[in-house]
Amino acid sequence: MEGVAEPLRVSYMNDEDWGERDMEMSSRYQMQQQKKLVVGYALTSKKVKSFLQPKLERLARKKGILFVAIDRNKSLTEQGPFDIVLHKLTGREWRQILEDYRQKYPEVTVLDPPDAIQHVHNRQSMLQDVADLNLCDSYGKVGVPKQLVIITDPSSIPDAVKRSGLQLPLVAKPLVVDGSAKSHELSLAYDQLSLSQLEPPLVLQEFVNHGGVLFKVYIVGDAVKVVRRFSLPDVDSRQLLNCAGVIPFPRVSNAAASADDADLDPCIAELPPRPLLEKLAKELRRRLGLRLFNIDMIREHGSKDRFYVIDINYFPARLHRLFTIVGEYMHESPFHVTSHRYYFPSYTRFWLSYWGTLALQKSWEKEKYTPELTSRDEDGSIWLFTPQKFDGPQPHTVQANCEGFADGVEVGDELVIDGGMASFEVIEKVGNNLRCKCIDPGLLLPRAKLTFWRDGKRVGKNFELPTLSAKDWADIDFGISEGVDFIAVSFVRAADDIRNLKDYLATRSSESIKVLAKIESFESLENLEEIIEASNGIMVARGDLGVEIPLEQIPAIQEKITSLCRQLNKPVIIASQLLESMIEYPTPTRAEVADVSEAVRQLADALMLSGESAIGMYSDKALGVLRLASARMEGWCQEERHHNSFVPLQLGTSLPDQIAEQICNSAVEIANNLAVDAIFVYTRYGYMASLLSRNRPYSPIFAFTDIDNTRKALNLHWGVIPIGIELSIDMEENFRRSFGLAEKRGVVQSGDLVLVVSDVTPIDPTTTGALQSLQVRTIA
Ligand SMILES: Nc1ncnc2c1ncn2[C@@H]1O[C@H](COP(=O)(O)OP(=O)(O)O)[C@@H](O)[C@H]1O
Ligand SMILES: C=C(OP(=O)(O)O)C(=O)O
Repeated sequence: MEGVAEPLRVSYMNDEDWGERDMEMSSRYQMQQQKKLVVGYALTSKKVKSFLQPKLERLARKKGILFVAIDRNKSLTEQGPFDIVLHKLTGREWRQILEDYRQKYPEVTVLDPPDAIQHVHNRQSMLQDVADLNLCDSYGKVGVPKQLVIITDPSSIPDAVKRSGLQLPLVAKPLVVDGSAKSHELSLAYDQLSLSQLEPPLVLQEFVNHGGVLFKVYIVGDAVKVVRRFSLPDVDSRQLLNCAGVIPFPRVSNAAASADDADLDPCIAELPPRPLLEKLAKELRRRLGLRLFNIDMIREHGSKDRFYVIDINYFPARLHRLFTIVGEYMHESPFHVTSHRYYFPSYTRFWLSYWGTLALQKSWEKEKYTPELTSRDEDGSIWLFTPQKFDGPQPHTVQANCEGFADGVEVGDELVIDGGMASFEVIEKVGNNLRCKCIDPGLLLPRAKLTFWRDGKRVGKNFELPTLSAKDWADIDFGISEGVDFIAVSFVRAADDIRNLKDYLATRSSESIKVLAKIESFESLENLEEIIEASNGIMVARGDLGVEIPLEQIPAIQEKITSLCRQLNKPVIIASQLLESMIEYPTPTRAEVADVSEAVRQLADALMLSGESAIGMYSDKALGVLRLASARMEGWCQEERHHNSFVPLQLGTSLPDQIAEQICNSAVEIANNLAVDAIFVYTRYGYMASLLSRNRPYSPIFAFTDIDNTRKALNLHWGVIPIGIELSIDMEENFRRSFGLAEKRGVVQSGDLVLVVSDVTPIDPTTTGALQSLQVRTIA
């Protein structure tokens, strides 16, 4: 897994080296040369000339990236499909076109989103995030120069500057950066009076002496590159005394020469510390919502670690020199459809945030059982666990925040913290209080979960809480109003929990919101089959499951759930702690990679990151690692199956609709025997596509549907690439459209063999009818 262990890509490079060095593609990237990526671009002719140079287009083609010019006057839908839309155009009309397109095709990535770009079109709001971030650690401090915004009335400027306490000289910059030459006309003001000559709206910024060198920090996804450029020279006090007026200066930042090879004072030339840049890049990416941008940073002359950000640009000039990174980012980032379904495209992150929210509500209930003290306990020490409230920490006392936390508990029971972080034996019970002896020292963290055990079985009445609390229902309503696609229910105990929610959703929303059951308790395991049957999918929520049942049982339980889900034709997500260490570290442990690989080997439909992407330091990288590790393992498994000749992944005929099931089982057998290049399925409600996926064929399944909801739901199924098209009852028309589309995307080509399964039943999703058919076609 050498690719996984690659260090984080913060590079310090000679400006002029980029082109050549970038040509040497990383081995990881080469290995990932897979599918074609169609990038529609909408750029000014100047930008096309500077960015899309012939050399770059050639390189892109080699990397499977096809650039297609977008005609602004035609509909984007007609010109697509695109995997990515790359643009640097302004104007309200264009913004609206893009927003509409994003709404309609959430799976297409727009680099960058119009609202995020708007933010950096204003020099005040652009720097606000840096100011709010107020980054300060042992590596340095990053701020913005003191500044003042003047909207109208130039005559008021001298007074306003005086009142604000800004120190001369000041850099005057037009407030709005709209790509026009005028918005880059800057000037240096040496005295206060002359400031009234300026034309608002503008930003007046203190000039920071920085030794005439600035650092251009390029941020592409989670990669960061930095180079030095010459900048404005320092202004000394003598100059300040002798100069007056407002002196325009040319646009230096883009035109300035590289200072990488210059013979500079090392204190000036020293690049900003890597950890500081990483942190800044990560935070700004999140706060700004941009993925292709650069920041201009200067170091206060004379200081070692005092930095200022003075400018932020999206899709900056000279990006073509970073093309390997850009190309890699386009291929790697979680936004485009691939044949592997072991990670979520970015729009499903949206669902995930709701899952997170809904899951949290249960955690909120569970908090009633949690201590609020962090401490290291000691072997043999005696502790009091009590629901009584007290302020501040008390020695050897843990506050559980639910009165009845000890109901049903007896002397001799074992109290386990957070599934094994520490253990105690209950030695005395007085009312609601428990005195416990520490038998396995460890860590007590705030909000830890407490469970009680007797003879290897859970005791206590945790399960008296309703599956969905009042707050959960309120949040479900919120989810409906926001148009969520999935709702995952925590601590499901029985199929009725799911049915009740489905009934409720049916009355509240015309969209078919899918309900997933999170398997994370004993009760859910006892009723597993009926819960799976009632749900639209299952999540193996290993975090809580590991607290509720003995840890060592998790691997077997995971395998059992995964296999049963496949048998019952329901997608299964393996969640939590897959790459837990990446919350803090840029590489995973080898054991975590093995865990990911095992879930892939078990043929799970999806893997889900939690803390790694929600609060982790390396969220994008964690997703990249997850994708790479799962793709590698999936490839290996497929090869193994090929080598050992075809051993069908046996499934019993277990579903109510035996005809559809048989058609799909046979279809996959044929597809595997013929080694077809792809399986195409035309499906309204996704049923046939799910049945094909259930057989885990060798070839990717392209599912063509005319229902948005189906398209989104199919994303969760193993190996399915859902594509929205208009379906006709004329099958030849469907073939023509879908083959054309797939060819355009580069997923099939002339001569390819395709197995075609059709199920365009107009009315009932589960009935089989005369329209079901199976054909083998060769792409003309
Ligand atoms: N506050 C500042 N202190 C020192 N130099 C500055 C400051 N602001 C801008 N500059 C100089 O002016 C150049 C252009 O400023 P910038 O804000 O990047 O404008 P633009 O977006 O038009 O390029 C910078 O590259 C830097 O050399
Ligand atoms: C996914 C899980 O649920 P939560 O969101 O509550 O962490 C889990 O427990 O593994």
